[in-house]
Amino acid sequence: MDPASDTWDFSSPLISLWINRFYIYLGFAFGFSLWICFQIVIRKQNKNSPEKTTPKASQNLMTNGYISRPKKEVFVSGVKIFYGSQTGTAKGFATILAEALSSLNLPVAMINLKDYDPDDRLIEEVTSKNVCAFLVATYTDGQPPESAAWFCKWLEEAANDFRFGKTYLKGMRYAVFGLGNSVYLSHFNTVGKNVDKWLWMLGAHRVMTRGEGDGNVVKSKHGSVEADFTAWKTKFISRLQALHKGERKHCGGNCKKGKCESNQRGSEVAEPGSHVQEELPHRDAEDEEPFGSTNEEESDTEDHQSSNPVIDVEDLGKIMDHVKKEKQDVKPRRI
Ligand SMILES: Cc1cc2nc3c(=O)[nH]c(=O)nc-3n(C[C@H](O)[C@H](O)[C@H](O)COP(=O)(O)O)c2cc1C
Repeated sequence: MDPASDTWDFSSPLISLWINRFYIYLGFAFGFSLWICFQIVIRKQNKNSPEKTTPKASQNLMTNGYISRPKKEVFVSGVKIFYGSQTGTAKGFATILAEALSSLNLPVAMINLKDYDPDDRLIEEVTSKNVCAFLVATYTDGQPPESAAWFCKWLEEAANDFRFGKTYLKGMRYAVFGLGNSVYLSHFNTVGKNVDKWLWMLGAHRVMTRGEGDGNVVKSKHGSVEADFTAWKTKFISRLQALHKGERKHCGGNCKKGKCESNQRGSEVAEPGSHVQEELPHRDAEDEEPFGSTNEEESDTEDHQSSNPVIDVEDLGKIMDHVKKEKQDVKPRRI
């Protein structure tokens, strides 16, 4: 055997590669253009795919090729019934209300204010989508029952503390029923009034006017504190049902200062031509008046800021403009 034939000669394939280099370049160029064409086709296909052409709203309806129902929006996630009671009447009313609400298929919690620390917990209600009902009695000199003393003290301090501000409880929804007796004249239902006022001052949204239970059968609007409560409860339940359905409330076109937003928002729910007010984010008629005390009548629409002693700088500017304009109108004109 020739030993020379056993050894590899690397030079000959390299030389042949060099000679055929143009064919190699051509092969690469062909492969590259094939790859580009392939990419273009893929991109075109993606553009035409149903995912891109289907509107987002319809896409949300489709899951794995099946049409699914749109996610149901939750307007009310539950009801919390807070009570402040000494001799048990408010607690009894809380139980009655909880039982009456069982038909609404909503989680209902009864909370003794004695066991509740507003410092830790009240802020939860800003985002909870709960509706909070407060049933609170008034005692000697307009004081709360012992069980609600800390809650009321905290709430009063927070409402008057600028660090909390007037939006601290923005998003929380509430209604108050106060228990009292009108024989106590100036202290009649003070605690109910105050709780309602302080929550309002902290920016919480009053879903209905405060109820006043009067143990004085001569003066009680419905004849007794029980009857007052029954009337309030009926109204509260129907209000809750409406909120639960996400219904908007008719403002009757009485919105002051042209602030009615019913024409501007939410046409998807509002019936055509109806004059309605958005329920959740802004303050409605019941919400407007800070110290309103009515049993049945709806309080008139009054702007939150107008009844608030603190005026925004922006509003101050508007007021000044208005005053200037009025002064100019009053000035005697030279003839
Ligand atoms: C000693 C005493 C003092 C009261 N002081 C007031 C008062 O100042 N203002 C008021 O509106 N009601 C007052 N009431 C009436 C209670 O608020 C009323 O009876 C209420 O229904 C009691 O609720 P409760 O059983 O849940 O504690 C007083 C009642 C008692 C027994």
